[in-house]
Order: sequence, then C-alpha cells, then structure tokens
Amino acid sequence: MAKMAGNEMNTVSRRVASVAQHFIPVHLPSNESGSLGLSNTSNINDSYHRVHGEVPTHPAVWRIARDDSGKEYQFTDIIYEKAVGEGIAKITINRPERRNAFRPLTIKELIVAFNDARDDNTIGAIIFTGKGTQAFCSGGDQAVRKADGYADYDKFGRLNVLDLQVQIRRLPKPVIAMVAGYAIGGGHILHMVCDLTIAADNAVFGQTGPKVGSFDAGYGSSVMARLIGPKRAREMWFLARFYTAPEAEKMGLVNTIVPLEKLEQETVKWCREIVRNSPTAIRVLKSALNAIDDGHAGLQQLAGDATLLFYGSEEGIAGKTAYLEHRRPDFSKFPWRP
Ligand SMILES: CC(C)(COP(=O)(O)OP(=O)(O)OC[C@H]1O[C@@H](n2cnc3c(N)ncnc32)[C@H](O)[C@@H]1OP(=O)(O)O)[C@@H](O)C(=O)NCCC(=O)NCCSC(=O)c1cc(O)c2ccccc2c1O
Repeated sequence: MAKMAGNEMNTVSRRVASVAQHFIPVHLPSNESGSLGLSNTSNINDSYHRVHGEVPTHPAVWRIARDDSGKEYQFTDIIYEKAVGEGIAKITINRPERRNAFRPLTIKELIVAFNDARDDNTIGAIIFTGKGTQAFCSGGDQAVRKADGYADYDKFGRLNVLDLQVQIRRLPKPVIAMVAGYAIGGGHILHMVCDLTIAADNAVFGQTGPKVGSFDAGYGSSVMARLIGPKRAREMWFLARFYTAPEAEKMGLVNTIVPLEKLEQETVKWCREIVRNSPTAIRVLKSALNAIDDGHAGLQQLAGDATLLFYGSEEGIAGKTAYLEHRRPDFSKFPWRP
C-alpha cells in the first residue's frame, strides 16, 4: 500500500527533479570507498559500473512519517522519518540523555514504526539509529527494570525488545544500523539483528549483562556466535569488555567505519545503492540468509516468499481461477521442469 497522496507525490516528483539537478558523481579516495574498498565505483571503469552509475551522496531530505490517515506520527521516545522522494525510512531512538536506553514504551513505538515501514511499499531500506553522537543505544533502561522485566506504562514488566528483534529479523527489507557512540547491552543486540551496520569512528560495542545481572540467551547469543564465531562470542559475553569500531570491524560486527561527520551520508548512500536493486531479489535473499539460523520460522519465511511468487504465476492463477469457476483445474500446459 503506497502511503503518499497525489499532491504529496507531485511534491516528491519535484523534489526528485531538483535533487537530480544536484547529482554529482563522487570520486572518493579508495580508503573512503566503503567496505572492502568496492562500494565506490569511481576507480572501476567496466561496463557493469557504466550501466549502473555512481550513487549520489547529497543529503537526504527527511520528513516526519505520516500514518494511514495522513497525520504525522507523534511519538514520545522515537523519531520516525522518511526521505523525500527516496525509498528510505529512518527510525531514531530519541532518549540521548539516557544514552538512548530503551524502556517498554520505546519498544512499543519502535514496533509501530517498523510495521509502518514494512507496510509502505515505497520504502526499500530502513535506517535504525540513536539520537545524537554519543550512543546508538545503551540497552534496557535499568531505572525501570523490575523483578518481572522492564515496566513503565504498565504495572507488569516485559522484555518486549525480544519482539522487536524478531520483527527486524523477519522484516522483508534491509534494516541498516547506523551507529555513533555506544552500542551496548540490549543496544548491541539490536545492531546485531540488523542486516548491516555502518559505524562511526567513535562507535563502541559491547555486552554488559554479566556485570549488571542480565543476559540475552536468545538472538543475543546465537546471532552473535554466527557473526563473530563461538570463541569471540564467549569472550564478548564472559568478559563483558568494550570494543572500538576497528576491533568490531575486524570481528565481523560492522560492515564499514566512517568518520562521524560522514556517518549519515555514507549510510544513506548504502541505502540508495540497495533501493536501486530488485525488491524481490533483496527480499528472498534476506530470508534465505536467515533461514538456517531461524529454523522452522526461517524456513517458513523463505517458503512464504516462494508462495508469494507462485501466486503471480500463470500456473498459480490457473488453479485459483478453476476453483472460483467450480471446474477441475487444467495444469497440462505447465511443464514438470527438469
Ligand atoms: C553506555 C555507557 C557506557 C555510557 O557511558 P557514559 O559515561 O558516556 O554515560 P553515563 O554512564 O554517564 O550515562 C549518561 C546517563 O544515561 C544513563 N544511562 C545510560 N545507560 C543507561 C541504561 N541502560 N539504563 C538507564 N540509564 C542509563 C546514565 O545513568 C546517566 O544518567 P545520569 O542521570 O546518571 O546522568 C554507560 O551509560 C553504561 O554502561 N550504561 C549501561 C549499559 C547497560 O548495562 N545496559 C543494560 C544491559 S541489559 C539489557 O540491555 C537488556 C535489555 C533487555 O530488554 C533484555 C531482554 C531480554 C534479555 C536480556 C535483556 C538485556 O540484557
């Protein structure tokens, strides 16, 4: 369901045209060219790059996202924006005075925003970040931690960040963690369940669970072991040390590191590169990359993608049409492919 009304679309088209005028091919030195030095194409003059061209690096124009009725979303703990004329959403934890620690309300709002970004078929990539330069997220807000979980707006406690982790993992679009400053505890796990992590050079990564009387024995352990290997995962959890961005990159926790002042520019550039590509290919690849680790749920999602594609095929439609016309389906013209 596209969420933009006609007028807004016109504004967007005008914005796209004006942005296009400012399009300048970038020629970064190779050490600023992104992961493995390959994402910037200026030094590769082959036909692939001649066809696909440079990725623009001008700043995105952000606008507060609107709900189905056209009203701007009003949140307390987060900011939810979409880039004008581009298929990119940005979801920001907005509690910088608490190093963007999350409480149940924060998670409740994040779930609403991620759901909206999922349902908006103009959005192809989602940036997840924290307000300010000091922290991406410092995990659960310890001030509202109770004997039965974290509690703020309800009397009972909950661990609803686990629902958010699953939501990000199953969301059929790439979610990119844009990390400045601390990604700690439950905040570190949130960046790990994202598809990509772009880190500023001031980023710091770590788990504190064994120091503060907590642990995440779910994705926080298994996804970490998959990302950095079982020995490193044990080190990270048992010692509860903090790691610099270069150390985290070496371990496989981040895709690339950029100077703090270029963090959003680089993240938006990666998103632009993604949203140029085939939505279906990206969707199926995300579920395929998670399938083994996510067990039955992973298989179910990948299988769902297959069904989704089959529904659009002539063969699939032939079955449905026959049912609706109360006749036996004739699949004889469809081959048993070798
Ligand atoms: C992140 C820090 C290393 C930053 O240090 P720095 O020196 O820069 O800043 P301050 O320490 O002075 O912090 C400024 C201000 O913010 C408050 N604050 C920061 N983090 C939190 C937090 N997580 N909870 C509450 N408050 C926080 C801090 O108290 C200061 O306020 P003042 O009023 O005192 O000025 C450092 O802040 C730090 O180490 N923070 C704590 C990190 C941490 O231990 N996080 C919790 C881990 S447990 C967790 O996240 C978790 C959550 C879940 O929901 C789970 C669910 C299921 C399983 C496991 C879960 C889980 O483990």
